[in-house]
Amino acid sequence: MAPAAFYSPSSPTRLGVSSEARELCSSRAPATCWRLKPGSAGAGGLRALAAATGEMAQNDGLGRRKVPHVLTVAGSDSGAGAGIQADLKACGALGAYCSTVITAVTAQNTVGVQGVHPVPEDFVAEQLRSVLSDMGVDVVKTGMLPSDGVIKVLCGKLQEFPVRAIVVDPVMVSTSGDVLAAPSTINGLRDQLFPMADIVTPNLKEASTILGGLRLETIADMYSAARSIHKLGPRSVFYFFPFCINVLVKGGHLSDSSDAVDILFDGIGEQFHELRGPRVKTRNTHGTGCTLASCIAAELAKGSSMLQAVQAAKDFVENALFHSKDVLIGSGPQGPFDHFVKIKDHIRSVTEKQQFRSDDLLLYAITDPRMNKRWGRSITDAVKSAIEGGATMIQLREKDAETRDFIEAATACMEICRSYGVPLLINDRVDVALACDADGVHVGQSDMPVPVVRSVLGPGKIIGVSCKTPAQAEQAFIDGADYIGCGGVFPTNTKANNPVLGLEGLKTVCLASKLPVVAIGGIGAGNASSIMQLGIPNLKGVAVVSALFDRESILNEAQSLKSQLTSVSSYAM
Ligand SMILES: Nc1ncnc2c1ncn2[C@@H]1O[C@H](COP(=O)(O)OP(=O)(O)O)[C@@H](O)[C@H]1O
Ligand SMILES: Cc1ncc(COP(=O)(O)O)c(N)n1
Ligand SMILES: [Mg+2]
Repeated sequence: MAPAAFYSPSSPTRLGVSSEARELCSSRAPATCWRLKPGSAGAGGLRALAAATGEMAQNDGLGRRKVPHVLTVAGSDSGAGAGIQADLKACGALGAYCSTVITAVTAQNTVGVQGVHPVPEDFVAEQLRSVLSDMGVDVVKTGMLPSDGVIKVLCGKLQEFPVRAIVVDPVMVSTSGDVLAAPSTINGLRDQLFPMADIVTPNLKEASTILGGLRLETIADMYSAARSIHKLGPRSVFYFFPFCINVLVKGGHLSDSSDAVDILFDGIGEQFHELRGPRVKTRNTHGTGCTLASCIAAELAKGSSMLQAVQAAKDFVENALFHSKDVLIGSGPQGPFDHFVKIKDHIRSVTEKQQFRSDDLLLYAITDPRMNKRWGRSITDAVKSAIEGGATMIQLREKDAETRDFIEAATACMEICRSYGVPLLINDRVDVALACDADGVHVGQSDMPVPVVRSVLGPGKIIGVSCKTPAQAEQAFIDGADYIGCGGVFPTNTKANNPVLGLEGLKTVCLASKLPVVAIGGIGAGNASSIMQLGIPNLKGVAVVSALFDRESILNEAQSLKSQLTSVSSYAM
Protein backbone atom coordinates (compact mmCIF):
# COMPACT_ATOMS: atom_id res chain seq x y z
CA MET A 1 0.00 0.00 0.00
CA ALA A 2 1.26 3.44 -0.77
CA PRO A 3 2.40 5.26 2.32
CA ALA A 4 0.32 8.27 3.15
CA ALA A 5 1.88 11.68 3.26
CA PHE A 6 0.41 13.96 5.81
CA TYR A 7 1.06 17.25 7.37
CA SER A 8 2.35 16.73 10.83
CA PRO A 9 0.12 17.96 13.61
CA SER A 10 3.28 19.02 15.37
CA SER A 11 4.15 21.24 12.45
CA PRO A 12 5.36 24.53 13.88
CA THR A 13 3.61 27.70 12.85
CA ARG A 14 4.71 28.97 9.52
CA LEU A 15 7.27 31.67 9.70
CA GLY A 16 5.93 33.12 6.51
CA VAL A 17 8.00 34.23 3.59
CA SER A 18 7.68 37.72 2.27
CA SER A 19 6.40 38.11 -1.24
CA GLU A 20 9.63 39.91 -2.00
CA ALA A 21 11.59 36.88 -0.94
CA ARG A 22 9.40 34.57 -3.02
CA GLU A 23 9.93 36.85 -5.97
CA LEU A 24 13.66 36.63 -5.46
CA CYS A 25 13.51 32.89 -5.42
CA SER A 26 11.42 32.64 -8.53
CA SER A 27 13.66 35.04 -10.40
CA ARG A 28 16.75 33.10 -9.42
CA ALA A 29 18.65 31.39 -12.15
CA PRO A 30 15.96 29.30 -13.87
CA ALA A 31 18.57 26.64 -13.71
CA THR A 32 18.27 25.87 -10.05
CA CYS A 33 14.98 27.27 -8.92
CA TRP A 34 12.66 24.28 -8.74
CA ARG A 35 10.76 24.69 -5.59
CA LEU A 36 8.25 22.84 -3.59
CA LYS A 37 4.97 24.09 -4.92
CA PRO A 38 2.35 21.36 -4.76
CA GLY A 39 -0.22 22.07 -7.44
CA SER A 40 1.76 25.18 -8.15
CA ALA A 41 1.02 27.87 -10.66
CA GLY A 42 2.68 27.02 -13.90
CA ALA A 43 2.42 23.32 -13.27
CA GLY A 44 -0.61 23.28 -15.55
CA GLY A 45 -2.23 20.58 -17.57
CA LEU A 46 0.94 19.51 -19.31
CA ARG A 47 2.58 18.61 -16.04
CA ALA A 48 -0.52 16.83 -14.83
CA LEU A 49 -0.50 14.84 -18.03
CA ALA A 50 3.22 14.27 -17.71
CA ALA A 51 2.80 13.03 -14.18
CA ALA A 52 0.01 10.70 -15.28
CA THR A 53 1.90 9.29 -18.22
CA GLY A 54 5.18 9.25 -16.36
CA GLU A 55 6.84 11.34 -18.99
CA MET A 56 7.44 14.99 -19.61
CA ALA A 57 6.08 15.76 -23.04
CA GLN A 58 8.75 17.93 -24.58
CA ASN A 59 8.76 18.26 -28.30
CA ASP A 60 11.13 20.34 -30.37
CA GLY A 61 8.52 21.06 -33.01
CA LEU A 62 10.17 18.65 -35.47
CA GLY A 63 8.60 15.66 -33.82
CA ARG A 64 11.74 14.83 -31.86
CA ARG A 65 11.04 14.09 -28.25
CA LYS A 66 13.16 15.52 -25.44
CA VAL A 67 13.39 12.87 -22.76
CA PRO A 68 13.66 13.74 -19.07
CA HIS A 69 17.39 13.65 -18.30
CA VAL A 70 19.11 13.13 -14.98
CA LEU A 71 22.88 13.34 -14.62
CA THR A 72 24.21 11.46 -11.63
CA VAL A 73 27.56 12.51 -10.24
CA ALA A 74 28.49 9.64 -7.95
CA GLY A 75 30.68 6.63 -7.25
CA SER A 76 30.56 3.24 -8.94
CA ASP A 77 29.54 0.29 -6.75
CA SER A 78 30.97 -2.97 -8.11
CA GLY A 79 28.16 -4.84 -6.35
CA ALA A 80 25.69 -2.64 -8.26
CA GLY A 81 23.37 -2.15 -5.29
CA ALA A 82 24.16 1.51 -4.67
CA GLY A 83 25.98 4.39 -6.35
CA ILE A 84 25.95 4.96 -10.11
CA GLN A 85 24.46 1.53 -10.76
CA ALA A 86 21.46 2.15 -8.47
CA ASP A 87 20.98 5.58 -10.04
CA LEU A 88 20.89 4.14 -13.56
CA LYS A 89 18.37 1.51 -12.56
CA ALA A 90 16.15 3.92 -10.63
CA CYS A 91 16.04 6.47 -13.44
CA GLY A 92 15.48 3.73 -16.01
CA ALA A 93 12.61 2.29 -14.00
CA LEU A 94 10.96 5.71 -13.77
CA GLY A 95 11.37 6.58 -17.42
CA ALA A 96 14.19 9.12 -17.25
CA TYR A 97 17.44 9.04 -19.18
CA CYS A 98 20.44 8.87 -16.86
CA SER A 99 23.96 9.99 -17.75
CA THR A 100 26.83 9.33 -15.37
CA VAL A 101 29.87 11.22 -14.14
CA ILE A 102 31.92 8.83 -12.02
CA THR A 103 33.76 10.35 -9.09
CA ALA A 104 35.25 7.15 -7.67
CA VAL A 105 35.35 3.45 -8.37
CA THR A 106 34.66 1.32 -5.33
CA ALA A 107 35.25 -2.36 -4.78
CA GLN A 108 32.26 -3.39 -2.70
CA ASN A 109 29.84 -6.22 -2.17
CA THR A 110 27.19 -7.24 0.35
CA VAL A 111 29.81 -7.50 3.08
CA GLY A 112 31.20 -3.98 2.79
CA VAL A 113 33.55 -1.71 0.89
CA GLN A 114 36.92 -3.31 0.20
CA GLY A 115 38.49 -0.42 -1.71
CA VAL A 116 37.97 3.10 -3.04
CA HIS A 117 39.76 4.47 -6.07
CA PRO A 118 38.93 8.17 -6.58
CA VAL A 119 38.85 9.44 -10.14
CA PRO A 120 41.29 12.39 -10.59
CA GLU A 121 39.50 15.71 -10.18
CA ASP A 122 40.43 17.02 -13.61
CA PHE A 123 38.94 13.91 -15.15
CA VAL A 124 35.73 14.41 -13.17
CA ALA A 125 35.73 17.92 -14.65
CA GLU A 126 36.19 16.51 -18.13
CA GLN A 127 33.26 14.11 -17.73
CA LEU A 128 31.08 16.93 -16.41
CA ARG A 129 31.99 19.17 -19.32
CA SER A 130 31.27 16.43 -21.85
CA VAL A 131 27.79 15.73 -20.55
CA LEU A 132 26.65 19.17 -19.40
CA SER A 133 27.81 21.01 -22.50
CA ASP A 134 25.99 18.74 -24.89
CA MET A 135 23.31 16.49 -23.57
CA GLY A 136 20.50 18.69 -22.25
CA VAL A 137 20.59 17.65 -18.61
CA ASP A 138 17.45 18.60 -16.66
CA VAL A 139 18.42 17.59 -13.16
CA VAL A 140 21.74 16.78 -11.49
CA LYS A 141 21.79 14.25 -8.67
CA THR A 142 24.93 13.92 -6.57
CA GLY A 143 26.05 10.92 -4.52
CA MET A 144 29.57 10.01 -3.44
CA LEU A 145 31.82 13.09 -3.73
CA PRO A 146 35.07 11.78 -2.23
CA SER A 147 37.03 15.01 -1.87
CA ASP A 148 36.73 18.74 -1.39
CA GLY A 149 38.35 19.16 -4.78
CA VAL A 150 35.61 17.22 -6.54
CA ILE A 151 32.94 19.35 -4.87
CA LYS A 152 34.72 22.51 -6.06
CA VAL A 153 34.97 21.17 -9.60
CA LEU A 154 31.29 20.19 -9.58
CA CYS A 155 30.07 23.54 -8.26
CA GLY A 156 32.16 25.35 -10.87
CA LYS A 157 30.70 23.28 -13.69
CA LEU A 158 27.16 23.73 -12.39
CA GLN A 159 27.64 27.47 -12.50
CA GLU A 160 29.02 27.24 -16.01
CA PHE A 161 26.23 24.91 -17.21
CA PRO A 162 23.10 25.57 -15.15
CA VAL A 163 20.46 22.86 -14.83
CA ARG A 164 16.85 22.98 -13.69
CA ALA A 165 17.32 21.32 -10.33
CA ILE A 166 20.00 19.82 -8.11
CA VAL A 167 19.39 16.90 -5.74
CA VAL A 168 22.17 16.36 -3.22
CA ASP A 169 22.48 13.02 -1.42
CA PRO A 170 25.31 13.80 1.01
CA VAL A 171 26.86 10.33 0.98
CA MET A 172 29.55 10.10 3.65
CA VAL A 173 29.70 6.63 5.12
CA SER A 174 28.21 3.46 3.63
CA THR A 175 25.65 1.53 5.65
CA SER A 176 28.38 -1.04 6.21
CA GLY A 177 30.30 1.69 8.09
CA ASP A 178 32.95 2.32 5.44
CA VAL A 179 34.09 5.88 4.76
CA LEU A 180 33.19 7.09 1.27
CA ALA A 181 34.11 10.78 1.59
CA ALA A 182 36.95 12.55 3.39
CA PRO A 183 35.74 14.22 6.60
CA SER A 184 36.79 17.59 5.20
CA THR A 185 34.15 17.32 2.48
CA ILE A 186 31.52 18.31 5.01
CA ASN A 187 32.64 21.94 4.70
CA GLY A 188 32.53 21.86 0.91
CA LEU A 189 29.06 20.35 0.98
CA ARG A 190 27.74 22.85 3.49
CA ASP A 191 29.38 25.95 2.07
CA GLN A 192 29.40 25.30 -1.66
CA LEU A 193 26.99 22.60 -2.77
CA PHE A 194 24.05 23.02 -0.37
CA PRO A 195 23.59 26.65 -1.42
CA MET A 196 23.01 25.46 -4.98
CA ALA A 197 20.82 22.50 -4.08
CA ASP A 198 17.06 22.27 -4.38
CA ILE A 199 16.95 19.39 -1.95
CA VAL A 200 19.43 17.60 0.29
CA THR A 201 18.64 14.09 1.50
CA PRO A 202 20.79 13.09 4.50
CA ASN A 203 20.17 9.88 6.39
CA LEU A 204 20.29 10.01 10.18
CA LYS A 205 24.07 9.67 10.45
CA GLU A 206 24.71 12.20 7.71
CA ALA A 207 22.28 14.69 9.26
CA SER A 208 24.07 14.24 12.56
CA THR A 209 27.49 14.82 10.95
CA ILE A 210 26.24 17.91 9.12
CA LEU A 211 25.04 19.25 12.46
CA GLY A 212 28.38 18.68 14.17
CA GLY A 213 27.62 15.29 15.70
CA LEU A 214 24.20 16.08 17.17
CA ARG A 215 22.45 12.94 18.46
CA LEU A 216 19.41 12.05 16.37
CA GLU A 217 17.36 9.26 17.85
CA THR A 218 13.69 10.11 17.48
CA ILE A 219 11.27 11.41 14.89
CA ALA A 220 11.12 14.66 16.85
CA ASP A 221 14.93 14.88 16.47
CA MET A 222 14.48 14.46 12.72
CA TYR A 223 12.10 17.40 12.62
CA SER A 224 14.55 19.70 14.34
CA ALA A 225 17.48 18.38 12.29
CA ALA A 226 15.60 19.14 9.06
CA ARG A 227 14.97 22.68 10.16
CA SER A 228 18.55 23.17 11.39
CA ILE A 229 20.05 21.89 8.13
CA HIS A 230 17.72 24.16 6.24
CA LYS A 231 18.97 27.05 8.29
CA LEU A 232 22.55 26.10 7.47
CA GLY A 233 21.47 26.24 3.87
CA PRO A 234 22.55 28.85 1.42
CA ARG A 235 25.32 30.90 2.90
CA SER A 236 27.73 31.91 0.22
CA VAL A 237 25.93 32.14 -3.09
CA PHE A 238 22.33 33.01 -2.29
CA TYR A 239 22.88 34.41 1.18
CA PHE A 240 20.16 36.97 0.55
CA PHE A 241 17.50 34.26 0.46
CA PRO A 242 18.02 31.66 3.13
CA PHE A 243 14.73 29.81 2.62
CA CYS A 244 15.15 27.96 -0.64
CA ILE A 245 16.56 24.57 0.16
CA ASN A 246 14.32 21.57 0.90
CA VAL A 247 15.66 19.11 3.42
CA LEU A 248 14.65 15.47 3.57
CA VAL A 249 15.94 13.71 6.68
CA LYS A 250 15.59 9.97 5.99
CA GLY A 251 14.65 7.64 8.80
CA GLY A 252 15.62 4.30 7.29
CA HIS A 253 18.04 3.74 10.16
CA LEU A 254 15.61 4.72 12.91
CA SER A 255 15.48 1.15 14.05
CA ASP A 256 12.93 1.60 16.84
CA SER A 257 10.27 2.74 14.42
CA SER A 258 7.94 0.15 12.89
CA ASP A 259 7.37 2.57 10.00
CA ALA A 260 9.98 4.03 7.69
CA VAL A 261 9.54 7.73 8.35
CA ASP A 262 11.18 10.55 6.41
CA ILE A 263 10.80 14.21 7.31
CA LEU A 264 10.67 16.77 4.54
CA PHE A 265 11.13 20.41 5.41
CA ASP A 266 9.90 22.62 2.64
CA GLY A 267 12.29 25.52 2.58
CA ILE A 268 10.05 27.90 0.75
CA GLY A 269 6.75 27.16 2.45
CA GLU A 270 8.41 26.70 5.84
CA GLN A 271 6.37 23.57 6.27
CA PHE A 272 7.01 20.02 7.42
CA HIS A 273 5.74 16.90 5.67
CA GLU A 274 5.97 13.58 7.45
CA LEU A 275 6.25 10.81 4.88
CA ARG A 276 5.49 7.50 6.40
CA GLY A 277 5.37 3.97 5.03
CA PRO A 278 5.56 0.48 6.50
CA ARG A 279 9.12 -0.66 7.26
CA VAL A 280 9.84 -3.66 5.04
CA LYS A 281 11.55 -6.48 6.93
CA THR A 282 14.47 -7.31 4.70
CA ARG A 283 18.26 -7.37 4.57
CA ASN A 284 18.15 -5.98 1.03
CA THR A 285 18.39 -2.26 1.76
CA HIS A 286 21.75 -1.53 0.16
CA GLY A 287 21.31 1.48 -2.10
CA THR A 288 17.99 2.77 -0.75
CA GLY A 289 19.39 6.28 -0.26
CA CYS A 290 20.92 6.48 -3.75
CA THR A 291 17.72 5.14 -5.27
CA LEU A 292 15.52 7.56 -3.37
CA ALA A 293 17.56 10.58 -4.49
CA SER A 294 17.66 9.38 -8.10
CA CYS A 295 13.91 8.83 -8.10
CA ILE A 296 13.39 12.36 -6.79
CA ALA A 297 15.64 13.64 -9.58
CA ALA A 298 13.83 11.57 -12.22
CA GLU A 299 10.42 12.80 -11.06
CA LEU A 300 11.60 16.42 -11.06
CA ALA A 301 12.98 15.94 -14.57
CA LYS A 302 9.57 14.62 -15.62
CA GLY A 303 7.88 17.74 -14.28
CA SER A 304 6.62 16.83 -10.82
CA SER A 305 6.58 19.29 -7.94
CA MET A 306 9.07 18.61 -5.18
CA LEU A 307 6.48 17.10 -2.84
CA GLN A 308 5.12 14.84 -5.58
CA ALA A 309 8.66 13.81 -6.48
CA VAL A 310 9.63 12.92 -2.92
CA GLN A 311 6.42 10.99 -2.33
CA ALA A 312 6.76 9.09 -5.61
CA ALA A 313 10.38 8.27 -4.76
CA LYS A 314 9.45 6.95 -1.34
CA ASP A 315 6.65 4.84 -2.81
CA PHE A 316 9.09 3.45 -5.36
CA VAL A 317 11.64 2.42 -2.73
CA GLU A 318 9.00 0.86 -0.50
CA ASN A 319 7.50 -1.12 -3.37
CA ALA A 320 10.89 -2.29 -4.64
CA LEU A 321 11.99 -3.34 -1.14
CA PHE A 322 8.74 -5.18 -0.56
CA HIS A 323 8.94 -7.13 -3.80
CA SER A 324 12.58 -8.05 -3.33
CA LYS A 325 12.57 -8.71 0.39
CA ASP A 326 13.45 -12.38 -0.10
CA VAL A 327 15.96 -11.98 -2.92
CA LEU A 328 19.29 -13.60 -2.10
CA ILE A 329 22.37 -11.98 -3.60
CA GLY A 330 25.65 -12.24 -1.69
CA SER A 331 26.47 -13.58 1.73
CA GLY A 332 26.88 -10.30 3.60
CA PRO A 333 24.45 -8.48 5.85
CA GLN A 334 23.16 -5.99 3.29
CA GLY A 335 21.95 -7.11 -0.10
CA PRO A 336 20.82 -5.15 -3.16
CA PHE A 337 17.16 -4.95 -4.18
CA ASP A 338 15.33 -5.17 -7.49
CA HIS A 339 14.51 -1.85 -9.16
CA PHE A 340 12.54 -3.38 -11.99
CA VAL A 341 9.67 -5.12 -10.21
CA LYS A 342 7.09 -2.75 -11.67
CA ILE A 343 8.40 -3.11 -15.18
CA LYS A 344 8.50 -6.88 -14.78
CA ASP A 345 4.91 -6.82 -13.52
CA HIS A 346 3.93 -4.93 -16.62
CA ILE A 347 5.79 -7.27 -18.95
CA ARG A 348 4.19 -10.23 -17.18
CA SER A 349 0.73 -8.74 -17.54
CA VAL A 350 1.32 -8.31 -21.26
CA THR A 351 2.97 -11.66 -21.91
CA GLU A 352 0.55 -13.55 -19.73
CA LYS A 353 -2.36 -12.19 -21.76
CA GLN A 354 -4.85 -14.97 -21.82
CA GLN A 355 -4.76 -16.25 -25.37
CA PHE A 356 -8.07 -15.76 -27.06
CA ARG A 357 -8.98 -19.03 -28.77
CA SER A 358 -10.97 -18.36 -31.91
CA ASP A 359 -12.41 -21.89 -31.71
CA ASP A 360 -14.41 -20.66 -28.71
CA LEU A 361 -16.60 -18.80 -31.20
CA LEU A 362 -18.10 -22.09 -32.48
CA LEU A 363 -21.34 -21.99 -30.51
CA TYR A 364 -21.62 -18.54 -29.04
CA ALA A 365 -24.70 -18.14 -26.83
CA ILE A 366 -26.14 -14.66 -26.23
CA THR A 367 -28.68 -14.25 -23.44
CA ASP A 368 -31.95 -12.36 -23.72
CA PRO A 369 -33.86 -11.22 -20.61
CA ARG A 370 -37.30 -11.28 -22.27
CA MET A 371 -36.88 -14.90 -23.32
CA ASN A 372 -35.72 -15.95 -19.88
CA LYS A 373 -38.73 -14.18 -18.40
CA ARG A 374 -41.09 -15.85 -20.86
CA TRP A 375 -39.79 -19.29 -19.94
CA GLY A 376 -39.51 -18.47 -16.23
CA ARG A 377 -35.77 -19.04 -16.02
CA SER A 378 -33.04 -17.29 -14.12
CA ILE A 379 -30.12 -16.06 -16.17
CA THR A 380 -27.80 -18.40 -14.30
CA ASP A 381 -29.95 -21.45 -15.11
CA ALA A 382 -30.07 -20.39 -18.75
CA VAL A 383 -26.31 -19.96 -18.95
CA LYS A 384 -25.64 -23.25 -17.18
CA SER A 385 -27.94 -25.19 -19.54
CA ALA A 386 -26.37 -23.59 -22.61
CA ILE A 387 -22.89 -24.56 -21.43
CA GLU A 388 -23.94 -28.08 -20.51
CA GLY A 389 -25.42 -28.43 -23.97
CA GLY A 390 -22.13 -27.42 -25.56
CA ALA A 391 -22.02 -23.61 -25.83
CA THR A 392 -18.38 -22.54 -26.18
CA MET A 393 -18.77 -18.87 -25.30
CA ILE A 394 -21.38 -16.82 -23.43
CA GLN A 395 -22.38 -13.21 -23.85
CA LEU A 396 -24.70 -11.49 -21.40
CA ARG A 397 -26.85 -9.02 -23.29
CA GLU A 398 -29.05 -7.35 -20.71
CA LYS A 399 -29.96 -4.09 -22.36
CA ASP A 400 -32.40 -2.78 -19.76
CA ALA A 401 -31.08 -4.24 -16.52
CA GLU A 402 -30.42 -2.02 -13.53
CA THR A 403 -26.67 -1.77 -12.99
CA ARG A 404 -26.72 -3.38 -9.58
CA ASP A 405 -28.86 -6.31 -10.72
CA PHE A 406 -26.72 -6.75 -13.81
CA ILE A 407 -23.49 -6.91 -11.78
CA GLU A 408 -25.01 -9.42 -9.41
CA ALA A 409 -26.25 -11.65 -12.24
CA ALA A 410 -22.99 -11.29 -14.16
CA THR A 411 -20.94 -12.22 -11.11
CA ALA A 412 -23.01 -15.37 -10.61
CA CYS A 413 -22.71 -16.27 -14.30
CA MET A 414 -18.96 -15.65 -14.19
CA GLU A 415 -18.64 -18.23 -11.46
CA ILE A 416 -20.48 -20.80 -13.56
CA CYS A 417 -18.50 -20.01 -16.72
CA ARG A 418 -15.21 -20.14 -14.87
CA SER A 419 -16.04 -23.53 -13.42
CA TYR A 420 -16.66 -24.86 -16.96
CA GLY A 421 -13.74 -22.98 -18.52
CA VAL A 422 -16.08 -21.15 -20.92
CA PRO A 423 -15.34 -17.43 -21.55
CA LEU A 424 -18.01 -14.94 -20.58
CA LEU A 425 -18.35 -11.56 -22.29
CA ILE A 426 -20.59 -8.64 -21.42
CA ASN A 427 -22.48 -6.76 -24.11
CA ASP A 428 -21.68 -3.01 -24.12
CA ARG A 429 -21.20 -2.52 -20.40
CA VAL A 430 -17.48 -2.14 -19.76
CA ASP A 431 -18.24 -1.10 -16.19
CA VAL A 432 -20.12 -4.33 -15.52
CA ALA A 433 -17.34 -6.36 -17.16
CA LEU A 434 -14.83 -4.73 -14.84
CA ALA A 435 -17.04 -5.20 -11.80
CA CYS A 436 -17.46 -8.94 -12.34
CA ASP A 437 -14.00 -9.50 -13.88
CA ALA A 438 -15.58 -10.88 -17.03
CA ASP A 439 -13.37 -12.30 -19.78
CA GLY A 440 -14.24 -9.46 -22.11
CA VAL A 441 -16.74 -7.16 -23.74
CA HIS A 442 -18.64 -7.13 -27.02
CA VAL A 443 -19.34 -3.68 -28.44
CA GLY A 444 -21.32 -2.32 -31.37
CA GLN A 445 -20.28 0.40 -33.80
CA SER A 446 -21.82 3.17 -31.69
CA ASP A 447 -20.66 1.89 -28.30
CA MET A 448 -17.39 2.70 -26.55
CA PRO A 449 -14.60 2.65 -29.18
CA VAL A 450 -12.43 -0.47 -29.10
CA PRO A 451 -9.16 1.35 -28.21
CA VAL A 452 -10.90 2.94 -25.24
CA VAL A 453 -12.32 -0.43 -24.17
CA ARG A 454 -8.83 -1.89 -24.45
CA SER A 455 -7.26 0.85 -22.38
CA VAL A 456 -9.89 0.37 -19.69
CA LEU A 457 -9.90 -3.45 -19.68
CA GLY A 458 -6.18 -4.02 -20.28
CA PRO A 459 -4.40 -6.42 -22.58
CA GLY A 460 -5.68 -9.65 -21.06
CA LYS A 461 -9.36 -9.33 -21.97
CA ILE A 462 -11.31 -10.35 -25.06
CA ILE A 463 -12.91 -7.63 -27.15
CA GLY A 464 -15.43 -8.37 -29.88
CA VAL A 465 -16.99 -5.80 -32.17
CA SER A 466 -20.04 -5.95 -34.47
CA CYS A 467 -19.15 -5.26 -38.10
CA LYS A 468 -21.23 -5.19 -41.26
CA THR A 469 -18.65 -4.02 -43.77
CA PRO A 470 -15.07 -4.78 -44.78
CA ALA A 471 -14.07 -1.26 -43.68
CA GLN A 472 -15.46 -1.84 -40.18
CA ALA A 473 -13.68 -5.20 -40.04
CA GLU A 474 -10.40 -3.55 -41.00
CA GLN A 475 -10.89 -0.87 -38.34
CA ALA A 476 -11.64 -3.52 -35.70
CA PHE A 477 -8.33 -5.18 -36.55
CA ILE A 478 -6.44 -1.88 -36.39
CA ASP A 479 -8.11 -1.05 -33.08
CA GLY A 480 -6.95 -4.29 -31.48
CA ALA A 481 -10.22 -6.24 -31.25
CA ASP A 482 -9.96 -10.04 -30.91
CA TYR A 483 -12.87 -11.07 -33.13
CA ILE A 484 -15.75 -9.57 -35.06
CA GLY A 485 -19.42 -10.48 -35.00
CA CYS A 486 -20.90 -10.20 -38.50
CA GLY A 487 -24.58 -9.93 -39.28
CA GLY A 488 -27.47 -10.03 -39.34
CA VAL A 489 -27.00 -12.86 -41.73
CA PHE A 490 -30.69 -13.84 -41.75
CA PRO A 491 -33.79 -11.91 -40.68
CA THR A 492 -34.40 -11.92 -36.95
CA ASN A 493 -36.86 -10.62 -34.39
CA THR A 494 -34.19 -10.15 -31.74
CA LYS A 495 -32.81 -6.97 -33.28
CA ALA A 496 -35.16 -4.41 -34.85
CA ASN A 497 -34.30 -2.58 -38.07
CA ASN A 498 -31.19 -4.65 -38.65
CA PRO A 499 -30.26 -4.84 -42.34
CA VAL A 500 -29.79 -8.39 -43.55
CA LEU A 501 -26.43 -9.24 -45.13
CA GLY A 502 -27.25 -12.73 -46.34
CA LEU A 503 -24.62 -15.40 -46.88
CA GLU A 504 -22.97 -13.36 -49.63
CA GLY A 505 -22.62 -10.28 -47.43
CA LEU A 506 -21.20 -12.45 -44.66
CA LYS A 507 -18.70 -13.98 -47.05
CA THR A 508 -17.52 -10.56 -48.26
CA VAL A 509 -16.83 -9.36 -44.73
CA CYS A 510 -15.16 -12.64 -43.72
CA LEU A 511 -12.81 -12.55 -46.69
CA ALA A 512 -11.83 -8.97 -45.90
CA SER A 513 -11.42 -9.57 -42.17
CA LYS A 514 -8.04 -10.23 -40.61
CA LEU A 515 -9.84 -11.27 -37.42
CA PRO A 516 -11.86 -14.41 -36.70
CA VAL A 517 -15.55 -13.99 -37.36
CA VAL A 518 -18.68 -15.25 -35.67
CA ALA A 519 -21.86 -15.02 -37.75
CA ILE A 520 -24.98 -13.63 -36.11
CA GLY A 521 -28.61 -12.95 -36.90
CA GLY A 522 -31.47 -15.40 -37.33
CA ILE A 523 -29.22 -18.45 -37.02
CA GLY A 524 -30.62 -21.70 -35.67
CA ALA A 525 -30.91 -25.43 -36.23
CA GLY A 526 -32.30 -24.91 -39.75
CA ASN A 527 -29.50 -22.79 -41.19
CA ALA A 528 -26.40 -23.12 -38.99
CA SER A 529 -24.91 -25.72 -41.32
CA SER A 530 -25.24 -23.41 -44.32
CA ILE A 531 -22.98 -20.92 -42.58
CA MET A 532 -20.26 -23.38 -41.75
CA GLN A 533 -20.54 -24.88 -45.22
CA LEU A 534 -19.24 -21.61 -46.67
CA GLY A 535 -15.89 -23.10 -45.61
CA ILE A 536 -14.23 -19.74 -44.95
CA PRO A 537 -11.21 -20.35 -42.69
CA ASN A 538 -11.72 -17.36 -40.37
CA LEU A 539 -15.47 -17.91 -40.02
CA LYS A 540 -15.30 -19.73 -36.73
CA GLY A 541 -18.84 -20.18 -35.56
CA VAL A 542 -22.36 -18.88 -35.01
CA ALA A 543 -23.88 -16.67 -32.36
CA VAL A 544 -27.39 -17.64 -31.36
CA VAL A 545 -30.09 -16.10 -29.19
CA SER A 546 -33.65 -17.35 -29.84
CA ALA A 547 -32.50 -20.72 -31.19
CA LEU A 548 -31.35 -21.53 -27.68
CA PHE A 549 -33.06 -19.29 -25.19
CA ASP A 550 -36.51 -19.11 -26.79
CA ARG A 551 -36.90 -22.89 -26.68
CA GLU A 552 -38.24 -25.28 -24.10
CA SER A 553 -34.94 -27.08 -23.56
CA ILE A 554 -31.86 -24.94 -23.92
CA LEU A 555 -29.67 -27.96 -23.27
CA ASN A 556 -31.20 -30.08 -26.06
CA GLU A 557 -31.08 -27.23 -28.58
CA ALA A 558 -27.47 -26.51 -27.73
CA GLN A 559 -26.55 -30.17 -28.12
CA SER A 560 -28.15 -30.49 -31.52
CA LEU A 561 -26.67 -27.20 -32.80
CA LYS A 562 -23.25 -28.19 -31.52
CA SER A 563 -23.32 -31.53 -33.29
CA GLN A 564 -24.36 -29.83 -36.55
CA LEU A 565 -21.59 -27.30 -36.26
CA THR A 566 -18.87 -29.79 -35.36
CA SER A 567 -19.80 -32.19 -38.15
CA VAL A 568 -19.80 -29.41 -40.76
CA SER A 569 -16.67 -27.72 -39.49
CA SER A 570 -14.69 -30.99 -39.39
CA TYR A 571 -16.06 -31.78 -42.86
CA ALA A 572 -15.06 -28.31 -44.04
CA MET A 573 -11.51 -28.87 -42.83
N1 LIG B 1 13.25 -1.35 5.61
C1 LIG B 1 12.72 -0.31 4.95
N2 LIG B 1 11.42 -0.34 4.58
C2 LIG B 1 10.87 0.70 3.91
N3 LIG B 1 11.56 1.80 3.58
C3 LIG B 1 12.84 1.89 3.93
C4 LIG B 1 13.51 0.85 4.63
N4 LIG B 1 14.79 1.22 4.84
C5 LIG B 1 14.93 2.44 4.29
N5 LIG B 1 13.76 2.86 3.76
C6 LIG B 1 13.53 4.10 3.05
O1 LIG B 1 14.56 4.21 2.08
C7 LIG B 1 14.94 5.55 1.90
C8 LIG B 1 16.43 5.69 2.19
O2 LIG B 1 16.60 5.83 3.59
P1 LIG B 1 17.87 5.45 4.43
O3 LIG B 1 18.05 3.99 4.44
O4 LIG B 1 17.68 6.12 5.75
O5 LIG B 1 19.04 6.17 3.61
P2 LIG B 1 20.51 5.68 3.24
O6 LIG B 1 20.36 4.56 2.26
O7 LIG B 1 21.10 6.90 2.63
O8 LIG B 1 21.16 5.26 4.48
C9 LIG B 1 14.05 6.35 2.85
O9 LIG B 1 12.92 6.80 2.16
C10 LIG B 1 13.65 5.33 3.90
O10 LIG B 1 12.45 5.66 4.56
C1 LIG C 1 29.46 4.15 -4.54
C2 LIG C 1 28.51 4.24 -3.40
N1 LIG C 1 27.71 5.31 -3.29
C3 LIG C 1 26.84 5.38 -2.26
C4 LIG C 1 26.76 4.39 -1.32
C5 LIG C 1 25.79 4.52 -0.17
O1 LIG C 1 24.80 3.53 -0.19
P1 LIG C 1 24.27 2.91 1.18
O2 LIG C 1 24.02 4.05 2.12
O3 LIG C 1 22.99 2.23 0.82
O4 LIG C 1 25.33 1.96 1.62
C6 LIG C 1 27.60 3.28 -1.47
N2 LIG C 1 27.59 2.27 -0.59
N3 LIG C 1 28.48 3.22 -2.53
MG1 LIG D 1 22.87 7.18 1.84
